[in-house]
Amino acid sequence: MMKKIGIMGGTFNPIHNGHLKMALEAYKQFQLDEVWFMPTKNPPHKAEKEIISDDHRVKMIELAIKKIPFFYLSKIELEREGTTYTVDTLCQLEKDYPNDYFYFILGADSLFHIHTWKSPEKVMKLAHILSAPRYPMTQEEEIERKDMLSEQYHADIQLISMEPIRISSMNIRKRIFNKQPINEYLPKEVEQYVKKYHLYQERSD
Ligand SMILES: Nc1ncnc2c1ncn2[C@@H]1O[C@H](COP(=O)(O)OP(=O)(O)OP(=O)(O)O)[C@@H](O)[C@H]1O
Ligand SMILES: O=C(O)c1ccc[n+]([C@@H]2O[C@H](COP(=O)([O-])O)[C@@H](O)[C@H]2O)c1
Repeated sequence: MMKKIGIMGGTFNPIHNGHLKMALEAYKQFQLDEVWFMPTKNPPHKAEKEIISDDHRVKMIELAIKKIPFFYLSKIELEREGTTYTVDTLCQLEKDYPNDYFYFILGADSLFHIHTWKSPEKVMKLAHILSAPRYPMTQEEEIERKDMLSEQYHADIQLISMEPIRISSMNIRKRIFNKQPINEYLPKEVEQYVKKYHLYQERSD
């Protein structure tokens, strides 16, 4: 049977409530069957030193999604060598799951950078794009961007309807370094994991 699969790609350094909420809204609003949380190994645009180990990022994702039956972890990008490009992932998925449809879930900030990704036209051909609002982009800017990309790349881009959530992994890392509370930004189990392993205690960005 054909499935509609959401791909929630990210560095997840660490995973937070913003990621979970946008994935949940995408699932509900676009009648997805599953959402796969897919941590990147070597994203092309982020300095490696800022990113904690794959193992820690994976464990935090597992803790965050374990109670939601339609959320899954996909390690396919972690298992691939070299720089992680979305187009390579989507080509692999097309081969491995020829009957399924893929919906790449991203934040509006990524929508403003997607033209710089490797083979953006192919990325937008192989997957539908679901974009969540993100501060400081306004809704008007997001719509304008969606229309521009849709025309330029013949892409299928749809907007996830939700209030923007002002959470970023970087802000959480900063708060941990400054010994400020983080409980409202990520699931309790993830917070406990961060504390147990003393993650993000050293400033790296
Ligand atoms: N609060 C949010 N609202 C909307 N989209 C978000 C939010 N947080 C993350 N995203 C999106 O989720 C995807 C994965 O993000 P990522 O794991 O890099 O988190 P991040 O919070 O942006 O991290 P960092 O602060 O380290 O750059 C990206 O497409 C990003 O745009
Ligand atoms: O393929 C690319 O060139 C590319 C460039 C930047 C980001 N991406 C993907 O976009 C997703 C969000 O990335 P990030 O860095 O915001 O966590 C994640 O799945 C990345 O692999 C992909």
